[in-house]
Order: sequence, then C-alpha cells, then structure tokens
Amino acid sequence: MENPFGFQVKPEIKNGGEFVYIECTPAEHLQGWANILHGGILSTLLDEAITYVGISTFNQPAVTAQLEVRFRNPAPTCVKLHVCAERIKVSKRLVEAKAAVTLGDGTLIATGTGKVMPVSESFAPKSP
Ligand SMILES: CCCCCCCCCCCCCC(=O)SCCNC(=O)CCNC(=O)[C@H](O)C(C)(C)COP(=O)(O)OP(=O)(O)OC[C@H]1O[C@@H](n2cnc3c(N)ncnc32)[C@H](O)[C@@H]1OP(=O)(O)O
Repeated sequence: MENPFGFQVKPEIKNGGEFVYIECTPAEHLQGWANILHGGILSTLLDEAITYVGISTFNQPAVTAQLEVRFRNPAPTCVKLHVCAERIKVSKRLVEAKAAVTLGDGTLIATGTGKVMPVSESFAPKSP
C-alpha cells in the first residue's frame, strides 16, 4: 500500500542484505520537545533498516520480532540522519542485525539491535 505519510526512505541494500543504508531528514513536527527528535522516530529508523536486512536476506516478507535501542545523543529535527544496519547472524528463521543512526559529522545518535523473522505474504492482518 502507498503511504504518503511514511518517511519515503529508499534503502540502499548491499551484498544480499548484509548492509543496509538509509538517509532521512525528519520534519520539525516529529520532535518530542525542545527541538529534539522523538526517540520513537529514531527507533523506527533503526527498525526500518534492520527489517530490510531481514527482508533482503530471506528474500521474502519479514517482520521485526525484537528491537533494543540505546539513545546516545539528542538529534535535532530537520537535519539529515544516516542509518546503517549490518547483519550479524543468520539462522533458518531469524536474522539478527545491528544498526546505528549518525549525523553528517559522525556524531552517534542511537544504536540498536534487532531480530527479524520471515512471514508469509498473507501475514498482514485484515482491515476491520
Ligand atoms: C517483499 C515485501 C517488501 C515489503 C517492503 C516493506 C518494508 C517495510 C519496512 C518496514 C519496517 C517495519 C517493520 C515492522 O514494523 S514489522 C511490524 C512489527 N512486528 C510485528 O508486527 C511482528 C509481530 N509478531 C509476530 O507476528 C510473531 O511474534 C512472529 C512472526 C515474529 C513470530 O511468530 P511465530 O508464531 O512464527 O513464532 P513464535 O512467537 O511462536 O516463536 C516460535 C519460535 O521462534 C523463535 N523466536 C520467536 N521470536 C523470537 C525472538 N524475539 N528472539 C529469538 N527467537 C525468537 C523462538 O525459537 C520461538 O520458539 P520459543 O522460544 O517460543 O519456544
């Protein structure tokens, strides 16, 4: 489904999903307070990159089964963020990956690890 309210990111996928890179400039309204980007948005960006590691590795739809996030420095809004994810472990039904969000000057904003599991095409819940 097209989602005009989504981040419209275009993940760059390398080596069959071993590495995923995303750029995103979250808008001002995504701040939590005091011009600081909301932590949930940072978690979403980490989740997005990690999920694409899973989708590209399994080459089929996949969902996040687990996500752990550490917020290291506040991020401003309206600034380009760089999100890099890397596969760390693959088993039959689980891909583990780590990811980091950084600013253009290399400042580390957030890191995360996640587990992604493949699902069938019919996984999505039906709309009520
Ligand atoms: C091609 C399509 C392209 C589309 C592009 C769009 C890109 C969009 C990108 C957007 C990105 C956004 C991304 C999103 O927002 S994805 C949306 C957010 N995520 C979800 O909605 C997922 C919800 N959860 C589930 O549906 C199920 O729980 C899943 C499918 C994950 C597993 O349900 P299932 O019924 O299959 O499994 P089970 O729970 O019975 O467990 C069975 C076994 O599996 C192992 N196991 C399970 N969990 C873990 C774990 N955490 N660590 C370690 N192991 C784990 C374990 O051995 C366990 O056995 P036991 O230990 O219980 O004995």
